[in-house]
Amino acid sequence: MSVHIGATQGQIAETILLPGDPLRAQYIAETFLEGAEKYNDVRGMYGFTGTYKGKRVSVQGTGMGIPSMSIYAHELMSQYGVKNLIRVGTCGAYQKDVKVRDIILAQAATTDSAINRHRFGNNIDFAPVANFQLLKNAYDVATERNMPVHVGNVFTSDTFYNDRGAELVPLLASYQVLAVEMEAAALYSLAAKFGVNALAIMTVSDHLVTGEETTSEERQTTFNQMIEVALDAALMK
Ligand SMILES: O=P(O)(O)O[C@H]1O[C@H](CO)[C@@H](O)[C@H]1O
Ligand SMILES: O=c1cc[nH]c(=O)[nH]1
Repeated sequence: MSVHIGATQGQIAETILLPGDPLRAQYIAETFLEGAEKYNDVRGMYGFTGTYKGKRVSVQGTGMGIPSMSIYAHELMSQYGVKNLIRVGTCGAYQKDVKVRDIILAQAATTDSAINRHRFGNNIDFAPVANFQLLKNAYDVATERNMPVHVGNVFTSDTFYNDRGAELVPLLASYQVLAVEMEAAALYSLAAKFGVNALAIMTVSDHLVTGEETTSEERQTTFNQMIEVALDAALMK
């Protein structure tokens, strides 16, 4: 057991999906995994292990934002030997050609978080990037199935409600940032630290330019394409 995860050694698979919402973890386990068993309910942050196409896979809720996600990712990497971590989340689109329900593969993650300044000091801007093989696999799976997919930079924000949004959204959009979410930069940085593989895949739940939205029920249950991409990409390795 680790501080925040109640699993024993061997209960968590080397490949794991990481949704922010623990109810999405339960939905993924019930919908996509065979023989899924719950290994964690500490703080209601559910984790399950089962099989997908005959291979062991886990799914763990991480909560929202860098501090919560980093606790789970750190413990999974440092204490449970997890090697392939795929965030399956939601994001808000910044570009007009990115539509609600499209899939975003985060090639890199810009952030306003100070986590890497705390690590490296103020003179180094560490560039958090996706694992190339996972990124390529996910892109290949999505395009072979004619899914609407975009690859590029995302903005990992420390705030959901940002007082400077009216200024920041057009600025970041003008630098080709595709969308905003709240965890990818930290997941990529931790994966680099521990020498493991990470990818963040997000479905667009709302649009910061057009104002289009999905409902919270849709956010929980209608992201099946993204989950299929994540599982098939992880197991191609
Ligand atoms: O849907 P999840 O994975 O939680 O991701 C996004 O949704 C939350 C904000 O509503 C943040 O965690 C953000 O990154
Ligand atoms: O972090 C997020 C996630 C979805 N939509 C947003 O606007 N921000």
